[in-house]
Amino acid sequence: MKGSGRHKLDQRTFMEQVRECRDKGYLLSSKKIGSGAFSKVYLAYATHERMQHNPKLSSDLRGKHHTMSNGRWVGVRQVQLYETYQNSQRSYLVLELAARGDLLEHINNMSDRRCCPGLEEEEARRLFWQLVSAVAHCHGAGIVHRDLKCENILLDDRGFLKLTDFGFANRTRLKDALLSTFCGSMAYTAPEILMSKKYSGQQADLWSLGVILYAMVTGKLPFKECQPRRMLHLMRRGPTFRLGLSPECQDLIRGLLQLRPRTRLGLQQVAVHCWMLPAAHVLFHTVLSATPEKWADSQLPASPDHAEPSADLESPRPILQLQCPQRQGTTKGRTLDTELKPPEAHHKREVGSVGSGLYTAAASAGTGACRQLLSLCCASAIRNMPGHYLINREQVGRKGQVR
Ligand SMILES: Nc1ncnc2c1ncn2[C@@H]1O[C@H](COP(=O)(O)OP(=O)(O)OP(=O)(O)O)[C@@H](O)[C@H]1O
Repeated sequence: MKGSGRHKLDQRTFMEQVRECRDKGYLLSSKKIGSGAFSKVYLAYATHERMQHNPKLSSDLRGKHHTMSNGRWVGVRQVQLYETYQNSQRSYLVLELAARGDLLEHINNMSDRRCCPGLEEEEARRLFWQLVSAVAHCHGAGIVHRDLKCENILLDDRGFLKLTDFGFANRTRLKDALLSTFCGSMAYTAPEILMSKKYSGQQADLWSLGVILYAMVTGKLPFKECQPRRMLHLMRRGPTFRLGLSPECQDLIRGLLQLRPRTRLGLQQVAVHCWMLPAAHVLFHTVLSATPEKWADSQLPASPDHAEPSADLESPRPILQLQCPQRQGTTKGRTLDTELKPPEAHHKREVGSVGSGLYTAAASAGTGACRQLLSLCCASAIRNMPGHYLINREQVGRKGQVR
């Protein structure tokens, strides 16, 4: 289809979506927050009528604060799913807004700000600690994620981490049950899965944690190849580190990126690893001595770039509207995604106006049901601006470079 034809179609599709959302009580904005292989993600607002029908949504939007219950951080775990609806064309998921976007984007932003790839170790530690506790929570409940990657880790308005996209998650009754489905994104995939062996979902998640930590502190992916065989070759050689990275951090990453699943560090060992201990210390003291708000304010850097839109209590409250066109086939067995996705012209965080032409990436049509309740669609934050580090969805740093 030619450019102008596609443009008109996209506009029409978007207007349909606006109507469909309005009928359900949500005002869809043109602000596209992200997109993935199977979805487009937009900012949306809940009307008063909608909030009256959904007390949970209403109370969350009114008091968007993290609270503690029984000494555990609420909100560290996963993005709240409020509602799903669908028609013959497409499916929608209404999710809590993670106002600071995904971890990939955060690493990019911080790399820009610091003029140095990756996060400072201290910040990486704090985030990684949250991630480890989120994954521990899932594993403790018998759930393995199987698609842990920077794009599936979101940050809320206070910098708290949220785990999303449980599309490949699996519930295993037996701790040591072995799985065989290929899942996830190649750059984060454990070697045993690439070798098509039966694998433990928990141990595969641990490998992905190692990749994510490496990405956090170096701004790159440890292994990047399009072909599984070459990828395995790199994995056997092991990760290489930038100068200046602390030996403790290197040790932790190596402990997670062990080829043999059984020799990988377990979550308990990660939690008491010497690189992690300062985070545990901070958490322990803040749990004992501070309110969550106080802790959040004092520990987390303000991020003016991602300030949540303000709205008084009587106005419609911003939430996230997720559109999830049908996945082809089942939610399992996603095909290997080794190709680099072409970067979008810009990572669109601007607000366009209806008909302005910003809707070219509106949700594509599809039929069928959305994914299971916790399988939140996830997409990447791809930026390609001169002078910015480009960390692509499948690779952090291309061909060993940061941009
Ligand atoms: N609740 C949210 N709050 C803020 N941003 C979000 C939220 N959910 C998703 N996003 C953004 O949209 C992107 C795409 O969402 P998502 O990963 O669910 O799509 P997907 O189609 O499942 O992606 P994938 O290609 O991994 O299958 C995320 O990487 C993130 O940048």
